[in-house]
Amino acid sequence: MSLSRLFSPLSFSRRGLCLVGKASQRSASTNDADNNRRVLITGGMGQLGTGMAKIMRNKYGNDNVILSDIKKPTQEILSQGPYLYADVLDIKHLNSIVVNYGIDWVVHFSALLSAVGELNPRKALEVNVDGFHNIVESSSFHKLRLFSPSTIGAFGPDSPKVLCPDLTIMRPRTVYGVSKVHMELLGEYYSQHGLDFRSLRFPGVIGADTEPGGGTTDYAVHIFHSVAKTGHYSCFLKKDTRLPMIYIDDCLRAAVEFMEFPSEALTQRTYNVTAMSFSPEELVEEMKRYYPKMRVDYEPDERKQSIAESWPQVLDDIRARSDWGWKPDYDISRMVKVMIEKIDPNSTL
Ligand SMILES: NC(=O)C1=CN([C@@H]2O[C@H](COP(=O)(O)OP(=O)(O)OC[C@H]3O[C@@H](n4cnc5c(N)ncnc54)[C@H](O)[C@@H]3O)[C@@H](O)[C@H]2O)C=CC1
Ligand SMILES: CC(=O)[C@H](N)C(=O)O
Repeated sequence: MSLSRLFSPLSFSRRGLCLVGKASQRSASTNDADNNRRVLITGGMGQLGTGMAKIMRNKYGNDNVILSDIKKPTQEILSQGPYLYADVLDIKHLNSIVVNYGIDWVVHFSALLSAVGELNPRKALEVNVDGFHNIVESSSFHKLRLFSPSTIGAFGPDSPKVLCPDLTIMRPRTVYGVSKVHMELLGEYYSQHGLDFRSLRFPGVIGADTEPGGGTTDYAVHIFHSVAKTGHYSCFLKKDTRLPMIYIDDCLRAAVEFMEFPSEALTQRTYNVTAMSFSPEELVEEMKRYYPKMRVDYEPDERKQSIAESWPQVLDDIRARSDWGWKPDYDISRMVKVMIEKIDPNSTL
């Protein structure tokens, strides 16, 4: 065990294997080194961070997963495990966390998403590009495994709309997309020089628990909350705007399974993953099984609509499926059912 572990500010806890679903079957094959793993999650107060911390703490032990952000956590989050203030723009502080806490893996979630990034491109470049430079440099220097998600937003209007493959024309039109292509390429560059860098291009993530952070796909979360409260939703995309989507449990499971997969068995460093594709009107059709009287107006926001129209409608994730066994559990009807059960448990079919 390294000195940094022995003198770490956290007491080291060995976990029992608390295993869930398919990911757990894989983790049964994890070795002792895996059991000693310590993970830092950046941007942990966002849509994906707290869910990821929950899954990883179940697998690797509470104290071995450190959630961080620049935001003040709720009491509930503080009570769940270690939490640190960490600004990804401060490389010295990042390095001190890695050393003092004996970090082996970084899950880098800090980012400004597509819609909010267009409102403040300078800030988006700072967090998404400068922040990633710090993360990749620190991860490389300390020989960590780095997972940093990419997005369908890395594609652009010249990419194939249907069955968009891993390797194709990118040329995104948003600062978010540009920063993510930069992230993918720089991570792959560092991986040629020894860094264990991994990235998944996620579609829009749909989850009930946390407010999404300002993306173009956020309508597919907002609609559930709004209809449960008022029976009505005003959608910022046109009704036929089809986009790839994934339920949050599938998204986080994909990330953990991919991170745990042996490095030498991966044939590439960045993979598409997807679970379903639908338009707002197709989502409404599915939701009407639960809310037959729900009403939806379409008031497209020009900026968000043009972002959505620049993205692929359907991703091809065949390589993730064949290389490391990716398979989603949730299609649109299962996703809608579970979202409504969580957000509006009193609704009836
Ligand atoms: N949620 C989605 O639909 C998708 C997300 N992704 C990617 O997954 C990752 C996580 O996304 P979300 O959780 O949805 O994002 P989010 O916007 O909900 O959360 C991002 C977090 O980053 C934090 N942050 C901002 N500036 C920071 C800084 N200087 N230092 C440290 N933290 C900072 C924010 O406080 C926020 O809590 C991002 O890289 C995003 O691009 C990719 C595709 C889809
Ligand atoms: C697909 C994403 O990356 C995100 N949800 C966004 O809409 O910006």
